[in-house]
Amino acid sequence: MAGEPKIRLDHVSKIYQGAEGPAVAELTLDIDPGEILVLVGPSGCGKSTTLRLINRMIEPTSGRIYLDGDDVTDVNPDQLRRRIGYVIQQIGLFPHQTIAENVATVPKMLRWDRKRISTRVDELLELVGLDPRVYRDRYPKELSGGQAQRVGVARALGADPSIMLMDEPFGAIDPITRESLQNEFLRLQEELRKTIVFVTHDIDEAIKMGDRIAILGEQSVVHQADTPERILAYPVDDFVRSFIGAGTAMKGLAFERVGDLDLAPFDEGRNGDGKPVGTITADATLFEALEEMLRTADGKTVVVDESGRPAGVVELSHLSDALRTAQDEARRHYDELGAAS
Ligand SMILES: Nc1ncnc2c1ncn2[C@@H]1O[C@H](COP(=O)(O)OP(=O)(O)OP(=O)(O)O)[C@@H](O)[C@H]1O
Repeated sequence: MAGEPKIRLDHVSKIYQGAEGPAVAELTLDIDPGEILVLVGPSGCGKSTTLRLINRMIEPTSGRIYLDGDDVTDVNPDQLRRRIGYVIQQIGLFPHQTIAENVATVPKMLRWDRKRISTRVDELLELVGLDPRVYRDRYPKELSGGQAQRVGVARALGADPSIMLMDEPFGAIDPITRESLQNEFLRLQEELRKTIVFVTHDIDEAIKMGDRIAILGEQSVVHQADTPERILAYPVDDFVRSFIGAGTAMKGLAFERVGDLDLAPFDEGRNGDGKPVGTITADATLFEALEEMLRTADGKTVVVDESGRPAGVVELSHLSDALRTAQDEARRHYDELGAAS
């Protein structure tokens, strides 16, 4: 991608005291402004260490770290952390402080005046979907897990940092709340356009949240860093293939929209048995189209416009063609990369 990366890790290594080998070995990775880069990999591969190297909660043993092109490897870590929001799994809210006090942590450190802090706290609580009048004066123990996690996000956004580091932020939340927090967060990100480094060990979460995903092996070795579409279409090695697991073709269909297809003409909305076939709209994904075909046991589904009028038909062959096109594109991309290196 053109332009300067927001974050650059340049041959960064970390060897913990007394450890036999490095937890992170010679990691080089660029993170672009405004993207969500997900670090995903097996337990113990060095994801959290990598994240904490970025805001220097952990000091690198060697290598350089750049933010906006500036070498920050030796900058005072306190100053650095005010520019970088940090959200962790168990939130780490201060139990004896109210929600408002928790959210005000960084603005207080920056010595903002009282009025400005109070306005900012209300704004942040609104932003994460919590009514300040209800939640401001509560204590963390008076919140559900999902609400506490929202407060964690609000606190990390305190002084409007341009970078957010998120370490399994939705990891300890039940699956339903987790899904709605993921969706809310993606909506928020549309507005905020922060540069986000997001750690998870869950490949499905990575596919959903990431503009790009870096699949890490032992010692944070990058096996593949690319868009979810490309990783699904073209895993570069056996490690990536086994990590992303079964169902890659199906998962890949979630990235294509029915509206982008050259639809077959609509003749009649019935299958061979005379039963009506299912319908979807043009903004549906190919995954949803497939689901509809399976649900109604048809090899096709009718696309309808807003007034319910048929606009064309999606057939199974559209799905396999779309997958093949994605695979061809990814293969060409990696061939070109290989030729260039
Ligand atoms: N403070 C520490 N001191 C010594 N070794 C550590 C320390 N923190 C982590 N490690 C080791 O470094 C390696 C990487 O740990 P890290 O927590 O970064 O992995 P991870 O990929 O985030 O794991 P998980 O998904 O299980 O949280 C592990 O072998 C771990 O035991």
